Amino acid sequence: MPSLQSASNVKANGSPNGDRDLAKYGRGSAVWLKEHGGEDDGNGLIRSKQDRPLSRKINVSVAILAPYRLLIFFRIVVLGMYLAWRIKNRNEDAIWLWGMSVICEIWFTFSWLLEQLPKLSPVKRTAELAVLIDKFETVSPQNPLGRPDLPGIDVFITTADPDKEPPLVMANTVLSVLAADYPVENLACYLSDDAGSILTFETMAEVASFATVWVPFCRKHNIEPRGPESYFSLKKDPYRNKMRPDFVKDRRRMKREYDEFKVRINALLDTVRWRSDAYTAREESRALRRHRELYGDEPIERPKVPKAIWMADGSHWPGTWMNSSPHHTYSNHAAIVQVMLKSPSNESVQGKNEESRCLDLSGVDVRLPMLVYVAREKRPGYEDNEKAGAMNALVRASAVVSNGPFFLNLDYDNYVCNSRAFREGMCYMMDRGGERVCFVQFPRRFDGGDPSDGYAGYTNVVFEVNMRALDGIQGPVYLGSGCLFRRMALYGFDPPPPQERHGGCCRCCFPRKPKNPGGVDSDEERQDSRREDEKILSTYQKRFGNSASLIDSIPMAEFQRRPLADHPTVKDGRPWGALTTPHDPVTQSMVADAVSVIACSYEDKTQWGRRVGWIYGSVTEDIVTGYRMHNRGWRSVYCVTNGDAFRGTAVINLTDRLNQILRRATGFVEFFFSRNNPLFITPGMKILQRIAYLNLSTFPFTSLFVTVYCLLPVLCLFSGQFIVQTLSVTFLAYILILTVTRCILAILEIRWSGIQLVDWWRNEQWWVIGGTSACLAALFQGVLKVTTGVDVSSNGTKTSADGDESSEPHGLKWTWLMIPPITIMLVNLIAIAVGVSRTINSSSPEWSKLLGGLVFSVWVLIHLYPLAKGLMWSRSGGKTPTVVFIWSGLIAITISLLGVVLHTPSGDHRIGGSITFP
Ligand SMILES: O=c1ccn([C@@H]2O[C@H](COP(=O)(O)OP(=O)(O)O[C@H]3O[C@H](CO)[C@@H](O)[C@H](O)[C@H]3O)[C@@H](O)[C@H]2O)c(=O)[nH]1
Ligand SMILES: [Mn+2]
Repeated sequence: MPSLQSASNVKANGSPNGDRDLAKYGRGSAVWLKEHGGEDDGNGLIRSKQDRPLSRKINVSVAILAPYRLLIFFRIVVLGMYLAWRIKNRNEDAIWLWGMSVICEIWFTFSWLLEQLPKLSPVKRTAELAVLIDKFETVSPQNPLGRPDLPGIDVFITTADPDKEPPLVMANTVLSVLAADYPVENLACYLSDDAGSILTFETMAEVASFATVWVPFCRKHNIEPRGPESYFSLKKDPYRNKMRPDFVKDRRRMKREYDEFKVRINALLDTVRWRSDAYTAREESRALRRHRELYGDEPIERPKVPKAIWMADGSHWPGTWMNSSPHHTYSNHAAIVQVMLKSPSNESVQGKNEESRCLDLSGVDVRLPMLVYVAREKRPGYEDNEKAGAMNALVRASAVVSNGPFFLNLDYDNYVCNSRAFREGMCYMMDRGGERVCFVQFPRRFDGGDPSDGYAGYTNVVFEVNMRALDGIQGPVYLGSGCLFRRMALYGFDPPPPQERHGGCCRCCFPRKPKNPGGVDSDEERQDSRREDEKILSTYQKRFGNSASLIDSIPMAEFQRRPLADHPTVKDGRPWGALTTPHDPVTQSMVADAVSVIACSYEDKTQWGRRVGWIYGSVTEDIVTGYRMHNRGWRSVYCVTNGDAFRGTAVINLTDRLNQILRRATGFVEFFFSRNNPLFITPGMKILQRIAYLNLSTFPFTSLFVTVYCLLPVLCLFSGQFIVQTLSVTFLAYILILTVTRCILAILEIRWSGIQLVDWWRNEQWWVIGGTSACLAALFQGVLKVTTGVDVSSNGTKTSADGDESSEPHGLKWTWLMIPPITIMLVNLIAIAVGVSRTINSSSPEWSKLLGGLVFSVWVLIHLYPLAKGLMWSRSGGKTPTVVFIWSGLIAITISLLGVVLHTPSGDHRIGGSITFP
């Protein structure tokens, strides 16, 4: 009997609950256990509906993991022995060469350790969507109406500039969020427009109107993905699995609606200009009339009406104007909050067969989630803190409007590709033990990109290998977009203590016990509690600022984020149905509160950006923000959905790729030199997690050693020396073992992660290319910024979505970043030529050293191959190709000459047998 078998297995395995009464669990089943990868909650039996876990952890099979770990330890030992041997056996003929190479190798060993150790226990996870729906949205005795009892999610989208970030792309992102498959009444979408641009505002108004057909269409026909642009450009057959007879008609209709929508968006600039001109003309004629009334036809100068941007309701646009005017520029404009779609009712609203719209929506829920446009105030003299500042403004504005206990952030070009993604993320948050999860990061996937070669290999390794590895420790790092947060964690609160579930999150912050309904408080108690309340209020004001509604919203979010009290072990749970009550409608005073918390002076003398919210002061605010939460002891989860959750636009050419690495690496250097350096002792973080962060922050430093190491073969070939004195058997054996173990490790990694060999190899190559170009520049930039305060860092990463002509697959702008790797390539080529001709002319002992140098040089060149290919394949879009080449060539020749002059053995002036020096 399977049930008994499974039960006895569990007992034999020494489960803590092995001795429980079997009968009370209903039917046990071995099949269920097997299907579910052996992951259980400690008693290993089929659980009642409420007991089923919302997610499963799938450990990597022991057959892969055991040899993987063993090999890592073996390689560590061999590396130790190798380094000891290297230090002991100096190359007396060329001490400098030996010294440089040994120092580099010691650093590489160190950085390899930092990279490898966090990969010791990778995991994979899957979410149980069916269980989530069963538990929170299905009719049951506790939930008689079957209303969704899921906590609210606020989705934050940021956009900075409609010229660089096309409104149409942003519109698609917003539409995909509005159409996402999550209870509408618990979903809200906020768009932050840093430019305060009327174009973005009007686009949002168009979106709100188009969504009334697009979203029901998606629901009716189960459309996937739910961004119209990506849906209509799908390559696969749109009619697959579609059986409703009216689908063809509806789809055709929607396609037309969408095309018209696009045209309206494209025409917005003209519409706004035309409208503004009309209003301005009207104002002018009014002024003229007034002028006439006052002065008649006297020749007094007529009043000038400044050109303004007008909204459709006949008032001045408070944001940025196209013609520059004081108080209406990018960095100097008012705060704007506009609710574009108000929060929907709790009851489902069925659509009708509307003849006018030609779309039969009967039986389809036509409600839309709340949609809010937010432009934070910007004034000269106040730091805007870029994206981090925009995010914090959104956090506060949303707190006083919808106050979702969870929120998800997306870049303007990252749309929802899998409509169930929000629910999947929620599975991890609502799961048993999920109360210690601060965020759920989804992998960042991309449309487009360069299919032939792709710098994709590089990111695949990060998303498939590194992130999964971190998930087995304390959780993945936060990567800027596609991440579901717990509001309380972002507010800087500590996680609830592990295991013990009572007390709950932030006990220190919410110490008030629930009022005892029967008992009467004594005067003393009442006074005590009042004093305590005042104390809390004042700490809150120092931390979060002075808004009373913001502070009031915090306990609400704390309550709503709680797990359901469906099990005796859940001590701080919320009762069933607590989240099914209707929301308060959005009122004028709420909007006024929202405007006040996005004022530019709101953050003065508060902890925003330092302890609370997104952390300021880094070009890559994401890493630091995630780090701060891990440091407090929170854990995070990596959520890979079946079908990409979100997709962005890829970086498609070499220049953009290098600039992207530059930006990331600059952030890492800043991270290293900040007070958030992972070396500092903090008890909340696990040791391997700390090593992983240390690996990130020291990663740019590796570039110095990589660059030096890539020049070593050149020195070898010119001097006729090698990094070791002779190519002894011991040396060769070490190299062989180290290389072979490295390759086997890679193969095992490929096995447990599912990446391709080519991805791994690209990653290796980019380690060298990035190391000799962008990382090196980042290191200098970072050190410069830290030591002198001079900031030369670049702007955001360009992608194919950004409205820039040069972003095409083979488009290439020459940057100074390319000089070092091109130089390295050229000198190595020269060195190989020199080396080969020397080999032909040399006596036997020198011969083996030259051979060593040649192999070394070839090793460098094959790593730089994608760069060479990228250069050859590109159509140059820039002005200075020759300058970069001439510079690289000049440096290469100088290095070569220096090598020749300094290291030609005295007495033998022959180089390569042909050139001779006097
Ligand atoms: O002042 C600003 C600057 C940027 N953004 C928005 O921030 C997002 C990312 O900015 P972008 O300039 O496109 O930078 P990227 O280099 O593409 O961004 C990468 O790097 C950032 C910093 O590490 C991460 O936050 C991003 O998620 C990640 O995609 C975009 O939606 C922007 O609209 C603002 O809202 N305000
Ligand atoms: Mn971007």
